[in-house]
Amino acid sequence: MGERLGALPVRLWPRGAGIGASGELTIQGISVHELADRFGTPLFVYDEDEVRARIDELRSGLGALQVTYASKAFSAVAMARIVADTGLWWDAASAGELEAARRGGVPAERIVLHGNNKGVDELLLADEVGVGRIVVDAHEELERIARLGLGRRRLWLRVVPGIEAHTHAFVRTGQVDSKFGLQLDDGSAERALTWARAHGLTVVGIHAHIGSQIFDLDPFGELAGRMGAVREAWGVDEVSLGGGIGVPYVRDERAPTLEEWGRSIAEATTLAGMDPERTFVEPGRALVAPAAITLYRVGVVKRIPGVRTYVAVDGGMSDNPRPVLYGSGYEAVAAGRLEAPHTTAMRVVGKHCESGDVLVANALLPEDLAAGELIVTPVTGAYGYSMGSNYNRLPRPSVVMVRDGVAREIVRREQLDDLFRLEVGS
Ligand SMILES: Cc1ncc(COP(=O)(O)O)c(C=O)c1O
Ligand SMILES: N[C@@H](CCCC[NH3+])C(=O)O
Repeated sequence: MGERLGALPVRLWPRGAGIGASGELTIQGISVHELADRFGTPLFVYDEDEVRARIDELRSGLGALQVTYASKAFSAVAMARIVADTGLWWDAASAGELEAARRGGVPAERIVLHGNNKGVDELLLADEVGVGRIVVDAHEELERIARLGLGRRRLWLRVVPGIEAHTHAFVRTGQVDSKFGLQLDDGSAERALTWARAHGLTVVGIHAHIGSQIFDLDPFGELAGRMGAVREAWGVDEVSLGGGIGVPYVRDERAPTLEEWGRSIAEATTLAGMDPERTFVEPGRALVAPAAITLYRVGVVKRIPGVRTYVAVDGGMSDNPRPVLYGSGYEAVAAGRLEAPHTTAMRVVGKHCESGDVLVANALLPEDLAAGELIVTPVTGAYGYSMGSNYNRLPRPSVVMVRDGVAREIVRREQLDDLFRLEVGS
């Protein structure tokens, strides 16, 4: 309670974060100066122990329920290895995410194929790999699955539960007006079930996902109740309640712990009569977001007297598009001097040719912040690297994972040549 590391509450940092001899941020004892010198900037640094601890925390709340990691949050092969090692399932929403699981050694029977418009190639790959479940999102997909002769695959039908979670409109998915899933309210989900059964397809469960970055536990309780009723009416055994648990990104935000979320889901699903071993949750963000930080090098500090100070770093919307897409908040601090007073409001921006290329709209930083310093944004482990781009032909950053006090590069920094490897005749 009230614990801080430098200017920020401890809950925004991975558990391996500390303060080094010269007042700089360390991750499992490794100085950010060393990390930046070795791997360059911008740099994603994951504390692997934090990822593993979060998996344990969630499981201690959930008991026997199954956990599927929503790999869209961060789908590196090294992450798939952690999933394989800890016995989680892997949610893949494309052939690429499926391939990451395969390369990371996730057993095929623990892969769940998602997507609201799966291509024939993706379905065929899923079949060849032997994925454990395919989540059907639309009637056309059922037809495609039947036509391709994949009737023996275990299917879940994704239904729209008609629950509005209070989160950003772009990441809300459980309401009636959604591109995802089969509507329950107008009978199309039930018609899909009847069609599937009539065509010899194997529907073993139902799935719903109400949205992302949800802080309130109540919608999940409501969802469990609704899904319990559908499960019974349809006579299926398996239920997935999707993901969506939120995490704090900025100093004033608070979210339930993973254990609390797990416990409340375990209670609600028991109450709804579900078999815990056949009940799934599917979090992405909550397992990885707080496990990583991004290190940037400051290149320009532009002070406009009486107006604002802009701090330009060597990355931007290409490594973290969330502020631009959703207006998401982040914190930024001077990574080389965590204990200096952080009291001057500055706008941290990227190096893209867009005025909207903002990383932190109002960061509190040391007044004398200067070019050449490192700054760090915590809580960048989810939907950062995975939603990154090459806009302005910026190379994607390197990603480092730290375990047992050792940092290893898990994704190399893109080089200029990588940016041209697809261009014919270049
Ligand atoms: C089907 C599905 N499952 C799981 C998730 C994971 O969501 P989150 O990262 O919010 O836990 C998402 C993304 O919102 C999703 O679309
Ligand atoms: N990508 C979003 C969440 C959507 C998750 C995928 N359904 C985010 O960064 O918050």
